[in-house]
Amino acid sequence: MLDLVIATKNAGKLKEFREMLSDIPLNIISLQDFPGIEVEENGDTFEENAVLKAKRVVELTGIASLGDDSGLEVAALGGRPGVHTARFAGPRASDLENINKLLNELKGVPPEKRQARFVCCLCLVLSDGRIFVEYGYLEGYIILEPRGTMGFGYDPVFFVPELGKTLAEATLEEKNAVSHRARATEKIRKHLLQYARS
Ligand SMILES: O=c1[nH]c(=O)c2ncn([C@@H]3O[C@H](COP(=O)(O)OP(=O)(O)OP(=O)(O)O)[C@@H](O)[C@H]3O)c2[nH]1
Ligand SMILES: [Mg+2]
Repeated sequence: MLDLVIATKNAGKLKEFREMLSDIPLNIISLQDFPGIEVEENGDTFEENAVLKAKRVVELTGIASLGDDSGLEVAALGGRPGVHTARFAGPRASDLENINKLLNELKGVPPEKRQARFVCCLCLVLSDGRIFVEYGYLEGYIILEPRGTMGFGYDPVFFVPELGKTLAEATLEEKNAVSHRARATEKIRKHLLQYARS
């Protein structure tokens, strides 16, 4: 069975990928298995960052890699935090600090004006250098107070109308049925199947 390195240090993303790709015969590893690898995310777009994560990992390991760069675009904030979502409250901000900064910036914004979307850009780089890029989106609202304990990141304040709950109130299966990451993964699936058979 071939290895696939998910070019991430985010345990939440990794858990979601493992579940979504469980039917594909690939041995899924991540940067937890390569603690020396650091990737500077200095791109201006999700795509630039997803590509540089996956390319760097292939360069350093020689193994095919899937890079995920994702984030939150909030309408009332003109699309921020966008590509800076992980660092919204500072370079090493915790999920809680990021959520608090978001709720503070949205103070006084009424519920119907709190539209947001999650964006996920996935980049698959094979060891022969071939590159595939796909996007997925999830529309929702930023609620006034965190709700739920599952998931990661901003999940407790992201309400999804099609689920009727926040992403942190959704099970892994429910989140993976609709999420930005799941939708991008569906589009990249054919390339992963081909790689697994190669
Ligand atoms: O509530 C959430 N549910 C999600 O499904 C989700 N997907 C992404 N995000 C947030 O967007 C930023 C990504 O930044 P990011 O792509 O640089 O990832 P990261 O730095 O966490 O890990 P890595 O993959 O770069 O190692 C981080 O703040 C994540 O919390 C999410 N938040
Ligand atoms: Mg990151």
